[in-house]
Amino acid sequence: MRPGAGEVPAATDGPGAGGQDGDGLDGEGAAERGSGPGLTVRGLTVRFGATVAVDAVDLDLLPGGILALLGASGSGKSSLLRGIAGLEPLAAGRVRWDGVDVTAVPVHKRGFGVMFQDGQLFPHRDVGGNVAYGLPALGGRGRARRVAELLDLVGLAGFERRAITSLSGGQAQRVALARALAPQPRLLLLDEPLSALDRALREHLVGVLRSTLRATGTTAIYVTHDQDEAFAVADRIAMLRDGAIVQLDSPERLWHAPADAGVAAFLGYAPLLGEQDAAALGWPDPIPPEHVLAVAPGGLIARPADQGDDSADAGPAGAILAIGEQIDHRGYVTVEVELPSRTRAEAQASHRVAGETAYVRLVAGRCVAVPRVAQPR
Ligand SMILES: Nc1ncnc2c1ncn2[C@@H]1O[C@H](COP(=O)(O)OP(=O)(O)OP(=O)(O)O)[C@@H](O)[C@H]1O
Repeated sequence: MRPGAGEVPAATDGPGAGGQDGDGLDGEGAAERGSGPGLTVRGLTVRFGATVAVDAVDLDLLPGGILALLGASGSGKSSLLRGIAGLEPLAAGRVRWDGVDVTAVPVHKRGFGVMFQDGQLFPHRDVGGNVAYGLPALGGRGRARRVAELLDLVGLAGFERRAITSLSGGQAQRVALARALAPQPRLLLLDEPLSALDRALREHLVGVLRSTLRATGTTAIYVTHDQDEAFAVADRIAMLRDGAIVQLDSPERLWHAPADAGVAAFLGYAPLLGEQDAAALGWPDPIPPEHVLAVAPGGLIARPADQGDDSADAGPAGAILAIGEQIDHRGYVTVEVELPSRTRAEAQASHRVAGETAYVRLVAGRCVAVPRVAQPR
């Protein structure tokens, strides 16, 4: 990450927050208190009829920062991105860049680039023609050199003369990325750019995206519902729920300190144990009121009941629990267990467990107490 890249906490209240109130939307307002360098969003609200898709969101992103918007389907990620881009009318709120209000500036004059799931390449132009489309007026040679540089950056050196129709889905998205980067947008907005691709390709291209954005120092907002993508690409992640940001943190902090049970569950923590189950599994600390114990993958483990307690060197004592279905995975088995509260959970085992019960215990370093529900910030 470049020095200084990242996001800063939103000011508690920004000028113009909470209303599009006709206060001189000429797009060239002077820098105002609470709006620093880079992107400042205050009170951004998007409505579709009675649906509030984005609910008064505040957001700051410093130049060079890469922010992922992560959340379940319908949480408002795309609407927030489109609102920032100017592609969706705002019911309220302000968008500023370097302190200058761009709320009323047309999309194509904001200096922002947008990349969508389907790339939206021009089929009648070749690869080079697509990438060159967004380049500012450069001489023929300069233009060709820049196209070559960009194609090299996304791993498609020499593809200039290829027809768009001859590209694979992954190649097409790489061309779309090169085209989006060509005009050097001051902010690149990416809306699920990899979601139409298969898993293996996504995993590869996430690396291409990450290195390309960092190598070019591009300031970016990346919408995804895929946790791995968000963690791999971004240096800050905003978790959205019901149109509001429930947590905005570094990937590491988001993982180690989810704001609440909903965030933890979305990130893959399971089960979320109440006091009774945690205590029955030997969890040594009290669970604070209105909290649950969120268990990360690999944090609940099962072994044959007759092999007994191995907790002396491994953490909390466990319990003998009834087991159900067992499913094989690469390198481990998930074993369905019945918790003392009668709810079911999945424990991990190194091998299939014989019999009707297993010895099940928690792994101390893989459990975290989180509030049941956090208030949106
Ligand atoms: N054009 C539209 N007309 C009406 N309602 C819409 C429109 N676009 C989005 N919505 C609604 O706004 C809310 C937020 O949708 P949005 O697409 O922003 O969520 P998302 O988090 O990006 O979801 P997904 O991951 O499924 O794309 C949802 O309730 C959705 O149904």
